[in-house]
Amino acid sequence: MMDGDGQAGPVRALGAMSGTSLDGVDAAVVETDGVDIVTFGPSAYRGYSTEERDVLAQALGRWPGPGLEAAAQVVMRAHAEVLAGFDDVALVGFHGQTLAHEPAGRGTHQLGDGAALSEVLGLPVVWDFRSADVAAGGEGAPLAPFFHHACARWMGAQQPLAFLNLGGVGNLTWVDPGVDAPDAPGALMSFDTGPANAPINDLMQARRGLSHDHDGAVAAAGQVDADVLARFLGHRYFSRTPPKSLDRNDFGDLVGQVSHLSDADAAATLTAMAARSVLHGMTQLPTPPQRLLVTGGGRQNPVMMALLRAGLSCPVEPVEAQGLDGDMLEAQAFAYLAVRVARGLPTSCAATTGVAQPVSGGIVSSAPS
Ligand SMILES: Nc1ncnc2c1ncn2[C@@H]1O[C@H](COP(=O)(O)OP(=O)(O)OP(=O)(O)O)[C@@H](O)[C@H]1O
Ligand SMILES: CC(=O)N[C@H]1[C@@H]2OC[C@@H](O2)[C@@H](O)[C@@H]1O[C@H](C)C(=O)O
Repeated sequence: MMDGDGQAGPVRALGAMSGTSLDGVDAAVVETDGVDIVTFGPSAYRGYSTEERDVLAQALGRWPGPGLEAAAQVVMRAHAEVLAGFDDVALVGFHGQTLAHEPAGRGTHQLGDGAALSEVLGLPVVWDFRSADVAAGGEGAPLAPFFHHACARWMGAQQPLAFLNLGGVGNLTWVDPGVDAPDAPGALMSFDTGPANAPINDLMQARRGLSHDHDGAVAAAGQVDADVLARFLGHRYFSRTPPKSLDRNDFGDLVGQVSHLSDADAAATLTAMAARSVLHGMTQLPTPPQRLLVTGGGRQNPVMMALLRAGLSCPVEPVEAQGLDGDMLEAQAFAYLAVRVARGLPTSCAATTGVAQPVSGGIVSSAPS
């Protein structure tokens, strides 16, 4: 198809993300030509039930199978349900659920079958966004940075700024909006900072049967264990030069490392780990950004946000301060990236994933007409 979607101008693309925190599927529309954002469209969320989350949690790390059928059904059902509620879209960007991410080893795998989803929805679906980058020697993550570049330009930003995603894992993107193309030298730098919400969620699940530490209330009542934190900050990941990426559980059993602490002290310590990982990451950026824009669920955690603000001299704001939607930015990213893939435009480069040459990563599956 011409430009992958039959059109040369802007199209309405629908992106869907099932993130590492295993809370649910975010879906959102972006109108774009794959370069500029024209406008943001409607969005929806489909949470996983406790039973579904358990099925997914048991599948984490187990790729390649066997025994992934139940988890695949959860992913496909949730996506089919939420994506069926959108009209008037030209194509879908389907991230899937990361089960394993080991770029230097067994590769990267996002559970979900884009060809089957294309048949269900009757729309072209772009999927498997990360494998081509890994096959070409890149980290395969993060991939949102090319979208962050477009967001910075959509905002009209003039100075270098940074986006921080606080999902299950944290990732940081430094953007110079004055550089026209995302794959041009000096436009971007990105990498995963460290664990963010995933260990906190795991702790809350194990200790209290809760999905997360709502508003950081448990952490707020605790004290950080300085020894545990210092040991964490000695992890070799922090001395690696970016680009670099993480799987959800690459830091091992962090909940086990706080097993001797009270619920409050354990939550405070895991929250400090997330924040200190980011503060370390900020020292690895090319220049100090003018502001740090925070997206993902962690921006709703006042304890984490206070730790970031206390450690940085630039303003730290939720992306909403600049007119963006921090619950949907990743889903929007995969809508935007889907259009880029369909049009043969790169989605990663040396500065974002370490891949030698820019890569346009993703499979395009077209529904039978
Ligand atoms: N009010 C809140 N207080 C504390 N934490 C919150 C709050 N709201 C959301 N979170 C945290 O944010 C998480 C969801 O974040 P998000 O949806 O950005 O993650 P994700 O997309 O699954 O992850 P990733 O970006 O790693 O793929 C929740 O699981 C929870 O830990
Ligand atoms: C392998 C994988 O799924 N990585 C996710 C995860 O969640 C946050 C961080 O780790 C980031 O590297 C990435 O997601 C975002 C959307 C990205 O690719 O930019």
